[in-house]
Parts: sequence; C-alpha cells; structure tokens
Amino acid sequence: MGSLFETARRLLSSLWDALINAFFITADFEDDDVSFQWIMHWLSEQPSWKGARNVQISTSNFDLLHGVEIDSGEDSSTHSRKVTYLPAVSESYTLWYKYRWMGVTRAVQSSQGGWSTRETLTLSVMARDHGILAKILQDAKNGYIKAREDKITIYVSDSMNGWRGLATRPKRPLNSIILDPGTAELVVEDVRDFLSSKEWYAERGIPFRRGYLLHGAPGSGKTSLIHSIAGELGLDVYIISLSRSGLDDTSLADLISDLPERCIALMEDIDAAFHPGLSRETPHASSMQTPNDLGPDMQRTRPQPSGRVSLSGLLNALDGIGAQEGRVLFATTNKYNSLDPALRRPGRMDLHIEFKLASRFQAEELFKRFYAPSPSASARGSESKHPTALGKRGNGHVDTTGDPLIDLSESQAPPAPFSSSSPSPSPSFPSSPSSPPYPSPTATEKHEENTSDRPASGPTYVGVVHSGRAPTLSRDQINALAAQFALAVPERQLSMASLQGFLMMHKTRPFEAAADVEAWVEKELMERREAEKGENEQ
Ligand SMILES: Nc1ncnc2c1ncn2[C@@H]1O[C@H](COP(=O)(O)OP(=O)(O)OP(=O)(O)O)[C@@H](O)[C@H]1O
Repeated sequence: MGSLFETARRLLSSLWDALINAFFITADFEDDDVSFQWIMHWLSEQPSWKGARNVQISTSNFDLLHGVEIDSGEDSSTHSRKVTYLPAVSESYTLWYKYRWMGVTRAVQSSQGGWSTRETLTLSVMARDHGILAKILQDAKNGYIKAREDKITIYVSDSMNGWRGLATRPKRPLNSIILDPGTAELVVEDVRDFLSSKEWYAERGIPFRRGYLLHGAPGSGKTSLIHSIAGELGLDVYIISLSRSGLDDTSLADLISDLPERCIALMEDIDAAFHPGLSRETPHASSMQTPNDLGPDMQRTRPQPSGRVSLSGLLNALDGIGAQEGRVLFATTNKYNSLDPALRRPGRMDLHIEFKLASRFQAEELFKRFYAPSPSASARGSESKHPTALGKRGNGHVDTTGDPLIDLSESQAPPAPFSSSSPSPSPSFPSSPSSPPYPSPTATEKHEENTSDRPASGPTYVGVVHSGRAPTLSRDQINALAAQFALAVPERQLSMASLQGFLMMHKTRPFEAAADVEAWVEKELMERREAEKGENEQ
C-alpha cells in the first residue's frame, strides 16, 4: 500500500514538473549579477506586488527600490528613511503581469559555515517562449536605469570574489572639481570618445580597453574627479582593492573578467600594492614603504596590504583574454616614479594625468565656490516669511549691492551657547568702506582652546558646528575676498584638501578666512619644515 502511494506521489510530481516545463519559463537571478537589482526594482514597482502579505522590510539606502517614506512630520531630508518591502526569504508569491500568472521565490543559501550567503530570485512566468522574459528584463533594466539617473553606484568585491553593491551616491558636478583649466574636460571627453569608439577598435583588432593613471599630490582631487566622471557618463564604479585579504592572482582575474561592459574599474593607491623593489613574481608587501617623499600635510597612513596579488598577476588580469572589453580603468597613485614601467605603459595606462598642489587660480576658485550662496538657500531667503528691510541683513549688516539676502536673524543662526570674543576688523580687506562689517563669529565656530569666556554650563567641543550659516555676500564681495585669499596662498605648496579644510574651519566667516589665511599658511609651512627636519635628523 505504502509503495503504491509513493509511486503515485512520484508520478504526480513528475507530471507537475512536466506541466511547469511545458507552460512556464523559469529564470534565476543571482545577487552578484546586476540583473538581480533590476528585477528587485521592477518587482517593487508592480501594482500586484502591493498586495503581498508577507514581506521583508529593508531600510538600506543602497537599493533604489520603490519604498514607502516613513514621514516623521519633520524635515524629510534629515528625519525620514525610505522603507522598502522586499520578497521574504523562502516565501513564494504569485503576481499578475500583462494578464499572465507569475511565481516569485527568493532563496538564500549559506556557505563556508554561514560566513557567506548567496541570494537567488526565481521568476516563473506562464509562457511558451522567451519573449515575455525578454520584455520583463527590458522593462526592469529601463526602470532601474531611470531610477538611478542622478546617482552612481559603487561596487566592491566581496569575500566570495563576486561584486556587491556598496552604496549609491549622488552625482558630483564636474565643475565642483577645480583643476588647472581644461584638465577635467580633457579626461571626461577622452573617456566619452573612447566609449563611443567600439567599432574602431574592433575593425583594427585592438582590445577595447583604456586605462587612466591619475598621479600626484594627495588631496588634489584624483578620486573626486573619477566619481564626477562616473556621474557625468552614467557609469558605475567598481573598486578593486588589490590589498584585500583573500584576493590572489586567480580571483583578481575572475573579478576583472566579471566586470560589466561599460563601467569604471578603480584601483586606488596602486603604488601601495606594488613598487619596483619587489620581484614580479613575489606577492607584495608594501608595509616596507614609508610615505617620506612628501610634506607632512601630504603624508598618510598606508593600508597594510594583506592580499596575495603579484604584479604579473595584475598585468595578466589587465590584458589577459579574460579582461573585460569596454572597461575603463582608473588607477591613482601619489608615487608615480615608484610604479613598475610595465604597469604604466600604454595599453595598460594610456593617459597619465598629473595632479599638482593647489595653484593660486585653484585657491581663488575654491573660495568662490565655497562661499557662493547655494540656489536653494537663495530661494529660501527670498521666500522668507519675515523679510528684512531692503538692503539690511537680519544680523544688522547693510548690503550695498541689492543682491538677494538671507535673513540670518531667524532660524539659521543658533542661539549662542557662550559669549563671543570681539572680532578684529579686517584691515586688508580691499572692498569699499560701505562693505559689511566683519561678521561676529558665532559660538558655533569656537574651539575648545577658547574656554575663558565660556559659561560653565556650555557644551565642550572642538571644531565647527555645522548649523552655522555664512552671511550672503554679493558676487563682487566674494570675488574681492577670493582674490585676497588666493594672494596669500603660495603657488603649489598646499593641497586643495587642506585649503578646503581651512575654509571648513571658517565656514560662516568668509572675511576672517581671507584675513587669517596668511598666518595659517605660514604655520602650515613651518610645521612641515620642522617635520622634514625631524625626519632628516633621524
Ligand atoms: N581639485 C579639487 N577641487 C575641489 N575639491 C578638491 C580638489 N582636490 C581635493 N578636493 C577636496 O579634497 C578632498 C579630498 O580629495 P580627493 O580624495 O579627491 O583627493 P585625492 O587626490 O584622491 O587624494 P588621495 O591621493 O589622498 O587619495 C575632497 O573632499 C575634495 O572635495
């Protein structure tokens, strides 16, 4: 009797499988493939998905799935978090798509004793051929691309040597990277032209790949430019960390061959992984390196590499048969000369761009950008419910230009937690006598060292509190201050990152920034000289 039941069960099971095979198309999507993201996004858009009863909640902001904003009733940019309903693991769902029945299952498999997991999404659609699947994939891809129009996605390799989405970032405008005139445009146009030249390469049998080596001073905008180019050209960034533990020559080659056709592969600080003192066959050990050929403000702690990639492994991965066609490789280094010539040669690194320390031109442009009122702030200012008298600032400053002003007397200036010291006027400021008096530094910009005039109950902190706002300056005022600022910055001695850091310390005080920069530069350079002297004596 028992064997009869078993035979009947098997028969029914085979019949069911045959039925599914005959009338359904089944597709699996693995989470290390970008199509998994397309389908998850597409699923979240389906009207019938909204009826799903058992769902998993995600507040991860990596995904771009259509979620539900949980509104706290306050400023949404700071308080609300997007909540997304995902298919629950090991649950089966049924949906209707274009009058067709569809089954959806999400499964998670663990391996390596639970250390790593792999997700699969399975779609079964009632159809006789692949046409409907192709249509779903096309819709899913288009929807996903549209959702990311103003973002770039950053991928890193995971412990299983697959690609994993790390974060989505808003695009950074190209004009926010201040380089010598024409540099940013040269690189972005080169990449654009390369990407549109597939046929040219095919006709000549040349591998369709291009490498860019950005080298030079730390904090000069190399990484920022790459992110900006990715946004400009709609490319995702795949970070290849050569020193990641567990990465060896074979897995590096696999990772590179797994890159999608149009993307940016980014290898940062490539010098930290290789230098000529090491044999091509020897796994690197860049902990031997010391960042000694740069000034103190340029020195940095190098990550201690623990990977096992050899230089020959990298060279093979870059131009071996598995190397992905159409990929754009960006590598950055602070030590151009220490790179093996084989790595720098055309074919691997076709365009080498040098990034120098800040010029006066860059310092001036940085200042202008830093204190320029943002369009949203100007709009808020003009919509103020309590407009100040024409030409008069909320904080008592008189504007002589008629430019739109932001009322600083209202919500923007936080109440002073402790009394402010009287600021010195700016004797060198070259603007007209009617220009606004020196704005009082708000309490938010005080530093912990200035404790003498602070009430005992006041908060103790170091640095600049973010809520402070700079006074709105006219274009002429900004230009004059920027010129004064740039005059005090010596050519090619300080990095843009350090100048940005100085301006951040004067976030609400453009007049002081212009007046104090000279003393700050002197102090920076003196500290650098002393550090260099100390190093030489050792
Ligand atoms: N040329 C520049 N224009 C505008 N901002 C810059 C520029 N250079 C650096 N910065 C600012 O300095 C910071 C560090 O820049 P970034 O990481 O791009 O420098 P980097 O050259 O890649 O440095 P590293 O070699 O140390 O990795 C960023 O916040 C960036 O906004």
